[in-house]
Amino acid sequence: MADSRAIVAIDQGTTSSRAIVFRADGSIAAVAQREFRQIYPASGWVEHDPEEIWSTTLAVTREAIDAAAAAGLRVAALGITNQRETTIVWDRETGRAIHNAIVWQDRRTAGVCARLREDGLEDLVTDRTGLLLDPYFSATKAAWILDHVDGARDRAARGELAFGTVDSFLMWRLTGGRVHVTDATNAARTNLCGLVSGEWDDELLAIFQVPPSLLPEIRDCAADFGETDPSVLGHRLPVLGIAGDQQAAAVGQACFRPGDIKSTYGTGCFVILNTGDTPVRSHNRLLGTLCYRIGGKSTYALEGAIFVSGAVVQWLRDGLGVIERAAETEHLARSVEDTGGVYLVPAFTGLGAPFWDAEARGAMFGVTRDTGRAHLARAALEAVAYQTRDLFRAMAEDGVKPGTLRVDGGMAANNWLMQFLADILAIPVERPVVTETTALGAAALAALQAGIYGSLDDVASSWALDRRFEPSMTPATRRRLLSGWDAAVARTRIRIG
Ligand SMILES: Nc1ncnc2c1ncn2[C@@H]1O[C@H](COP(=O)(O)OP(=O)(O)O)[C@@H](O)[C@H]1O
Ligand SMILES: O=P(O)(O)OC[C@H](O)CO
Repeated sequence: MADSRAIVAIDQGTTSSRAIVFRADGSIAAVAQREFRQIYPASGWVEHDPEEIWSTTLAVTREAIDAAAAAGLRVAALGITNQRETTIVWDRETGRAIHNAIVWQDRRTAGVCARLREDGLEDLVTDRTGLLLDPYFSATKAAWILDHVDGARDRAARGELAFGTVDSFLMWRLTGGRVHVTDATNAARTNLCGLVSGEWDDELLAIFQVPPSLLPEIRDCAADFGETDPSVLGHRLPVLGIAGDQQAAAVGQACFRPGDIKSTYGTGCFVILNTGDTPVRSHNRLLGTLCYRIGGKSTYALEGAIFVSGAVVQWLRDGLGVIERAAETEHLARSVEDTGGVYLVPAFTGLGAPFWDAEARGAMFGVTRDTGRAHLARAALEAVAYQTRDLFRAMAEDGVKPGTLRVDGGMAANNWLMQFLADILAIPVERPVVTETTALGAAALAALQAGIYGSLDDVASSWALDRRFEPSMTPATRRRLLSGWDAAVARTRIRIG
């Protein structure tokens, strides 16, 4: 008889909240999705309304649970995966946030990071966390909220406030304010947690001025996180898996052996390389981080984070209005032979790895009277591949040369881009049948804890290839395109004004 157990994975992403029902065999039974507002209060600032994060998450989770029931499935557990680093501080009494969520892309704390760097603290932070001193991570965002909301520091001192990344906030709401937890992968993105210790670090808390009273408890990625309150979803459901979305995607892509690598193309682009049971210190400004922690055992990763990939396509759609749907970019890119010499460097909120230039802003080069929207669309897609190559170059300088790359995320559907990516990286690019790998990873962690999966090998054996893109560009063309890109990035980093 078919197994009727299902896992609902909540995927709370940067632009939308999704809930996906997975059958016990890893196949998808239903998907629910709601977009929510992006708030840009100033240049380089990005916020979300925590109530919108919650209301969209609640709506899609209820929809998914109903869809599971309609399909004759019994939801055995929930898994949660989320946009990482995004920071929320809320009132423990009311559960209401005291400020909008400060999103991972937000650069408002660049000045604080620069001062800490001048104080010579970067090495300590990197040694302890594997990360860099950059506004990307949660610590300076949390301190900013405490310093800019009236009375927040006093309330924090009285133990009235809680801090969390989005997983933690959702757990608080799902459990009716009973449970304040996070998982090891989300904690590893705060700049407050020791990468090897897996615990909040007193010295880092003092450096970033984040009071310990604010912090959630850290658990493994597959663990008993707590049960949902019946008033929230109508059922008591155990949450058995949590991981940050890029780490969950690495699990969903079955990157379980050292050297396995995936790249996820959503709003940003994140490359994660499994480095096994030892953390690797990058000499090229990549991040040392967790891949996952299961049964108390940490598996580490090297990560490259690019802030803008799908967001450049959103900008073409919503900012410039030159396309109506993201998928149009594929046809547009194919409709021209090349970009006509146009390079678009989408440093909308600075540049992430390997440059970590918080002050850089986007630029376009080589525009002529003949430049049309097809050239623009193609240049936008090309930029995504070039930025991935910048990460691969940094990895190569760290002594890592991957043989193939597994891809996923919304943009992985773009066949033209995936072929160009293979051409620019000069390695094959593999796209799996299930590109909802982020949700799949969260579901797999929950299934492991629920005993539905015996081990992560069950994920590896159900990973199936949809399409493999083989590199076919001549080395001379690749070199020419890349030297144009390198020049464009260098010019983007020159300050104007
Ligand atoms: N066919 C496509 N071609 C290019 N970009 C696409 C395509 N489909 C989706 N996108 C882009 O991918 C992003 C959505 O991916 P998704 O993985 O859902 O992102 P997130 O989890 O960050 O919200 C959007 O920025 C969208 O513009
Ligand atoms: O929401 P995504 O998929 O763009 O992922 C966001 C990342 O977790 C930020 O570090």
